[in-house]
Amino acid sequence: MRISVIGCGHLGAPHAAAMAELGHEVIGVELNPATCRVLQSGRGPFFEKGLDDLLQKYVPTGRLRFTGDLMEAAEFADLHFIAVGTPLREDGRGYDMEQVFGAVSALAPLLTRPCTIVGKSTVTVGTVARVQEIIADRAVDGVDLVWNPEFLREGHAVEDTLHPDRIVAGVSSAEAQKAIEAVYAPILGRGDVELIVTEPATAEVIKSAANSFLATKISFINAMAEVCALAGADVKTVAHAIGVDHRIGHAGMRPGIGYGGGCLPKDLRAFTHRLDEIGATNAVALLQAVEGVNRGRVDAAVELVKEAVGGSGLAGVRIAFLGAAFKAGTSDVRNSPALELARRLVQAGARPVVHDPEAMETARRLHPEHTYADTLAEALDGADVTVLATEWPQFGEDTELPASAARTVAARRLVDVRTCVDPRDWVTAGWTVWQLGRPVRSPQP
Ligand SMILES: NC(=O)C1=CN([C@@H]2O[C@H](COP(=O)(O)OP(=O)(O)OC[C@H]3O[C@@H](n4cnc5c(N)ncnc54)[C@H](O)[C@@H]3O)[C@@H](O)[C@H]2O)C=CC1
Ligand SMILES: O=C(O)[C@H]1O[C@H](OP(=O)(O)OP(=O)(O)OC[C@H]2O[C@@H](n3ccc(=O)[nH]c3=O)[C@H](O)[C@@H]2O)[C@H](O)[C@@H](O)[C@@H]1O
Repeated sequence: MRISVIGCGHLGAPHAAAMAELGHEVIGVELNPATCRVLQSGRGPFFEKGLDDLLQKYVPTGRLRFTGDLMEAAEFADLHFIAVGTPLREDGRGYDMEQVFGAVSALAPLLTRPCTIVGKSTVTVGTVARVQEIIADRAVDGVDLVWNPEFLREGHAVEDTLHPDRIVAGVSSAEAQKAIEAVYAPILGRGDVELIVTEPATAEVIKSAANSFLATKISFINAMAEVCALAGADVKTVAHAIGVDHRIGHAGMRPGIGYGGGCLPKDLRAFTHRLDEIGATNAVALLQAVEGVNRGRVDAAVELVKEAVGGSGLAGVRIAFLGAAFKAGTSDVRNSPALELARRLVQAGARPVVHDPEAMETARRLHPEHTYADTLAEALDGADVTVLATEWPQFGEDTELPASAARTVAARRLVDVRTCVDPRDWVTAGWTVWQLGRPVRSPQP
């Protein structure tokens, strides 16, 4: 099929590349000229596993191309994915829908033949009806609308798009359903992915409910980390033991400094606001509690760093601060709990020096207020305490790191606020390890 992907950010760029991999001819439309130029050169505008490989495979052949010109896409494609951003409004009261309504309003009058518009952006309940009105007002007859929310995780964007757990399509006509079946035919043909066809309102709620559940699971285990810290118990063992029950599971149960990123925080906030508007009081109370637990995690992390440093407080304390990305596998620092922790430590008088394997450029650009080190060695050099703030395998799984880092730090104190290292590796190299919700581990005297 000939398709367009309008908006080529963290969702749209991998989606466009994955659609080319499925065999479609794809045109990506991106308003930001710098992002568009990078994509045209066959590179990803951010770090995302597998994205550069697909861009290098398909951009030179012309199967995948990028433009800033919406008209080119309108003329070329029979199906248009809308993958533009839905940031939180400045006052926090729901999404700023300007990009979605703007993209559809601009596209609709350019369409000269029947085609399908497929919304992928995460939107609030009631949006599809408004998009439908824009299409009815501005487009020729025969333009169908489908809402097809996306469930990919950053860091796994390509893999999740090509191998989704399910495909959800909110449709209002048989033609729209046919179009969605055609575009995803190579995936659906494998027979192991369920296509869930529903009316648009249900598709909208499915997406918000999925992110709300994921956030709830993280806040639940983080609340248990608080319990464990007070009870002298070990949250990692608790998470493992309860997760063995298949009704609970182990995925999405890693305790830490809470969820961040470009999606869960804003989606929870926007959904809660909308639920409040429509009077879903129990759901509002539940999601407010989830957010409340999440907010408290950075406070808990600051206290743990203070505990590690001992009585004299954080003033002047040199911190090797490992991690800037909101999670491992991405260069994205939007709502990064790691950088929020760094900010709070600076506020308390400490001197964190931040290093991240992939997010240095984005972090420096968006948060120039921090001190950065280009290399891990530079960050560790002379540190009074080491804080592991993003769960990169380079930090958490490198079994050589405890011994090599031990040689350059001023004191062997590790505060792992992502609960991702095996403390035994570090204790053997002479470190004392603090983790949220776990007993402190020190070398035997
Ligand atoms: N980032 C993720 O992992 C996922 C994001 N989503 C949802 O997807 C949507 C997009 O999110 P991200 O990609 O993270 O945002 P983003 O901000 O990274 O990307 C949005 C892109 O759209 C471009 N854009 C805006 N208006 C445009 C227009 N009229 N024409 C062409 N380009 C335009 C912007 O320049 C930007 O590059 C949001 O609703 C988000 O909640 C859903 C699932 C996963
Ligand atoms: O709607 C979206 O945009 C996407 O939001 C999340 O994906 P993503 O933001 O990429 O990140 P996650 O892997 O869910 O992690 C979110 C945050 O929670 C944290 N987290 C995650 C898992 C966990 O067990 N513990 C934990 O603290 C991560 O470090 C990160 O800060 C969802 O997982 C995707 O399904 C969804 O499509």
